[in-house]
Amino acid sequence: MSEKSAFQDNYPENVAHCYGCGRLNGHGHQIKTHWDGEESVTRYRPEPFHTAVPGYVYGGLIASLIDCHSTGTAAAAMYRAEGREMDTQPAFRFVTGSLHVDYLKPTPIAGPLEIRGRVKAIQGRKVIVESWVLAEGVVTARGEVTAVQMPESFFAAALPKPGAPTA
Ligand SMILES: CCCCCCCCCCCC(=O)SCCNC(=O)CCNC(=O)[C@H](O)C(C)(C)COP(=O)(O)OP(=O)(O)OC[C@H]1O[C@@H](n2cnc3c(N)ncnc32)[C@H](O)[C@@H]1OP(=O)(O)O
Repeated sequence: MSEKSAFQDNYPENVAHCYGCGRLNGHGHQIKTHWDGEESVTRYRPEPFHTAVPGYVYGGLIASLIDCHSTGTAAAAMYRAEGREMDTQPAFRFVTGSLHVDYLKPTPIAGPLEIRGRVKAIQGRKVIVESWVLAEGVVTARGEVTAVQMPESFFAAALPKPGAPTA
């Protein structure tokens, strides 16, 4: 992985469609996350249609940003822990086991948001990440995600059943 490529640029194709972070989802947020020392950082500019109360960001978007920032950080941390680049095999694939968000202040919709994260623990197949959202340098939300390595059965369950309609 080059220093310039984002975590999400290295996701294998079969986990690159996520609404929050998949580079292959044209309708999604397509967040991009990088290391900044021991912290991870994502920058995101909300659109006017991400409004909750006029002037402020919808909480669901904030939860989504914390979610995908944190799962991306979890994946990158597992590679780091093993001394591997993110584009090497076998890939670590994570899903959200739990997502907790505290909304501390209204988040202004004008201007970019910064989401930062830090790994609290790597415990077997799960990684606990704490993340926070900053607007103009002020923390407006804090979250914690338990990301769990995806079992192979996750893919099997997602496959269409033989004969089932595809659309
Ligand atoms: C480069 C590639 C990048 C790839 C990165 C890709 C990023 C994609 C981001 C997607 C973000 C999403 O929206 S994902 C979509 C939303 N999430 C989902 O749909 C997940 C649905 N849930 C599940 O499929 C399942 O419950 C799992 C996979 C989360 C866990 O099932 P499992 O694998 O059978 O779990 P199990 O063996 O019992 O537990 C493993 C460990 O995780 C813990 N654990 C299990 N569930 C939870 C939970 N809800 N909250 C806390 N902790 C939990 C257990 O206590 C255990 O810890 P211990 O006893 O070992 O200590």
